[in-house]
This record gives sequence, structure tokens and C-alpha cells, in this order.
Amino acid sequence: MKMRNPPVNSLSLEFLTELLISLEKLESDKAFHAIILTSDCPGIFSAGLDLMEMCGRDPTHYAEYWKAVQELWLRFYLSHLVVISAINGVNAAGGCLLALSCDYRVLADNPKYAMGLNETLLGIIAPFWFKDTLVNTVGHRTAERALQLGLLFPPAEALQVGMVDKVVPEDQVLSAARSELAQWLAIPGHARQLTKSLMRKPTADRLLKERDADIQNFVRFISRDAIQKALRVYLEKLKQKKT
Ligand SMILES: CCCCCCCC/C=C\CC(=O)SCCNC(=O)CCNC(=O)[C@H](O)C(C)(C)COP(=O)(O)OP(=O)(O)OC[C@H]1O[C@@H](n2cnc3c(N)ncnc32)[C@H](O)[C@@H]1OP(=O)(O)O
Repeated sequence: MKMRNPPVNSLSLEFLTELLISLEKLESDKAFHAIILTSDCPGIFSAGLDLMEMCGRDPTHYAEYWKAVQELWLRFYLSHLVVISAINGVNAAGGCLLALSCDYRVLADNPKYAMGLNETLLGIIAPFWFKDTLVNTVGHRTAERALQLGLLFPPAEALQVGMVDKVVPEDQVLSAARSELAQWLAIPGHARQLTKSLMRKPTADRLLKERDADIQNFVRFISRDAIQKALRVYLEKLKQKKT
């Protein structure tokens, strides 16, 4: 599955919906057993959630958007398919969450390709299920530091803290993901799937139990004047970078 939403694979509502439909199609076709998730945008895996979906819109839109973000995470996190991400570019916040929801992560060895949950740098906070997904991957202490400081880890550090499983030269990301896949596909499918569910269901259940409350929290939080202002300032900084 190659993500293509130029220029930066931001997760707009439309793009999230496309990803969901693609995943559902693959999941419902018995011929498919695995996905390698990668990017078709040079140098960028994903710039995360689309800031334009969270800025200057109405509460109904925020609620619809957040429901789609929740759905994408739940579907990827609990997918019965083996999902491996071949991370071939910078990967921030919501994009990093997507990669953390995979079963295995291969990252291209390029110092520009940092990844992490950098929400605090924007003046926003990672929701509890982003936090849980990170804690399940790197452990509590590393997650605590990474989340508070909004750290984006370059490849060597991402490997060292366990945010990714393998770092390889850029031209080998896909072949490394394919080689890894062979090992996962050699395991009897039902045993692997039930074990995945055993490991992940408690984390997903936390959100499933509080889904509506989580949407309401998001809408309240993102509608605040101070948060809207912080997002506008951040977007402006991104644009000024060019001049
Ligand atoms: C109680 C519950 C509370 C819940 C709170 C909310 C929780 C929200 C959770 C997650 C949030 C997110 O995912 S926020 C997104 C975070 N992402 C980032 O910080 C990355 C931002 N982008 C960049 O750093 C860079 O764009 C890049 C490194 C990814 C690429 O750099 P490059 O130089 O190649 O490209 P540009 O920076 O020039 O960008 C091109 C173009 O794209 C626009 N852009 C970039 N990122 C986004 C984005 N995330 N959303 C929307 N648009 C984005 C950028 O402004 C440029 O636009 P223009 O061409 O119009 O200038």
C-alpha cells in the first residue's frame, strides 16, 4: 500500500477514508495475508494529521474528522493481516501513530527521516491512545520523555529506543520489509492473529469504551481559541520556512 497524498501525505479526511477503504478491501479478500505500508511522496512518509482539518472548521467537522482518525487507528492496530511499514521519509505525529500500529517497522537510514509524536511542539497533546500505542512500543520512560519533549528521533535513535525494528540503507527499505514478512507469514495464521489480538485488544478496548467521550474531548479541545491560534502559528511557520 503506497500512500500518495502530495505534497506531504497529510492525513486529510478524504485520504483517511481512502486508506480505510483500501485496508477493508485487502482484509476482505482471502488471497491477501499481509500489507507493506510505504509512501509514494519522496522523502516523506507522512506529515501526520492534516492541520487544515483541525483549523477554522466547525464542531461537526471536527467530530467527523476525529471519528475517522479513531477508525483508521483501530483498523490498522487490530488488522488480522500482517502489517509492516517501510518508512521512507520523515514521519510526524499521526503518521508516526500509523507506523506504530504496524507489526514491524523498517526505517530508511537518512538523518532527515526523523519520526515521533511531536504534538507538544504544536501546543497540542497526544490523546491517551496515541500515548498507549507509543508506551506499548518503547516503554513508559522513553514514551514519557518523547511525548513531553515532542521528540522526533533520527534513525539511529529510533532504532535504539525501539521505535523502529530495523534501519537499512534507503534503497533497501522495501526489500528488507519483504524479507521480514516471510518470517511472519511462516507462522500459522490463526495462532499469530489470536496472539496479536491478545496483545493489542486491551489497548484498543480502552478507546472503544470511551469513543464518544474521546470525540467530545477532541472537539472541545481543538475548538479552543488558544489551540486554534497555536495551530495557525504553526502552519504559518511551516509556510515561512520557504521564504
Ligand atoms: C483531549 C484530546 C486532545 C487531542 C488533541 C489533538 C491531537 C492531534 C494529534 C495528532 C496531531 C498531528 O498529527 S498534527 C500534525 C503534526 N505534523 C507535523 O508537525 C509535521 C508538519 N510538517 C512538516 O514538518 C514539514 O511539512 C515536513 C517535514 C513534513 C515536510 O517538509 P517540506 O519542506 O518537504 O514541505 P513543507 O513544509 O514546505 O510542506 C509542504 C506543504 O504542506 C503543508 N503541510 C505540511 N504539513 C502539514 C500538515 N500536517 N497538515 C497540513 N498541511 C501540511 C505545508 O504547510 C506546505 O503548504 P504550502 O505549500 O501551502 O505552503
